[in-house]
Amino acid sequence: MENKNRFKVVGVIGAGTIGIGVAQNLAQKNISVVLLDITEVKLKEAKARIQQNVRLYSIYSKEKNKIDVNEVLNFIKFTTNYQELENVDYIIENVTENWEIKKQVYSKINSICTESTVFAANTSCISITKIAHIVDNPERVIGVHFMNPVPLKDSVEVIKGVLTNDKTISVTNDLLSKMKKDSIVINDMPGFVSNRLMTFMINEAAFLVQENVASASDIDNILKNSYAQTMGPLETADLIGIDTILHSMEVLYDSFKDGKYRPCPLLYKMTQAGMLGRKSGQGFYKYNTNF
Ligand SMILES: NC(=O)c1ccc[n+]([C@@H]2O[C@H](COP(=O)([O-])OP(=O)(O)OC[C@H]3O[C@@H](n4cnc5c(N)ncnc54)[C@H](O)[C@@H]3O)[C@@H](O)[C@H]2O)c1
Repeated sequence: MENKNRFKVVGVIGAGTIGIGVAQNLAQKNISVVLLDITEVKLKEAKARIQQNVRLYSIYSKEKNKIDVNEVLNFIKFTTNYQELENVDYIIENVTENWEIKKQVYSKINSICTESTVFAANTSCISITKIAHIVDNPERVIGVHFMNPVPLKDSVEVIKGVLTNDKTISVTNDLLSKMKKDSIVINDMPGFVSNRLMTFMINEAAFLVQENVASASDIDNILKNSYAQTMGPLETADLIGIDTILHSMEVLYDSFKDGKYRPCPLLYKMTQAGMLGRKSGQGFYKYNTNF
């Protein structure tokens, strides 16, 4: 299929923190989306969050035109049925950062989708080459590492697996450009560039809290005031999700077998307590969860 004919419908798997941002961004650019998650409860929550986020986007984005929430939602089909992905020609997978879960999802879409469907993994740390190994035609698997909140971030880290072919890269760049994103194409290595650096810094900041060296807000303020960062590492951790940061550190630790990637025990404690950051209302900071 010619690139210009693609993207009538894009499948987005996983309607969590990042999946809803990807679906919103596509829908705002008039691309139809099939947004899939495992329960109706998750989908209901995703719809409410997208409604709220479109309103926030209208306030914070540089775009002049007002965006109609209902028009955006009309581009999104919410479903728990994998069979709905049968006819999409591009899939962006955003399920939990857990190898066993991802493995099952790729086996499933491999059996449902056509041979030419591109599979883009939005993972924080898992190797794209390892994911590609699960499916037939591994050359159509690529990494697209979006940043949160997706509609407000200008660039996407695109990861070329060992077998990813040029056509897959070109189709991906084409889709990202329709989403008004700049692609930065890099080679595959667990954690890529952004998470190898960012997750590592967040983990070290969590150690500083655990060791009672400084409070979360003091750590964030030192980074913001001294290094001109707009967000501190622990605010960023809350935005990404504490469980996702923990899973990412575990992937780095397992992949490199290097003690410098040891996950901070405080991240385990917070995850076990359900203190997952913004999405649960409490992380290193407290949030209002009404939406
Ligand atoms: N949060 C971020 O800022 C961020 C940024 C870039 C990439 N990522 C990556 O994106 C992926 C998702 O992260 P997240 O933060 O959105 O996590 P999340 O926990 O907020 O959402 C994950 C979603 O996947 C769903 N899910 C689980 N198993 C599924 C299945 N079998 N089929 C369909 N849906 C399923 C869950 O119900 C949940 O809604 C991870 O791989 C993460 O590393 C996250």
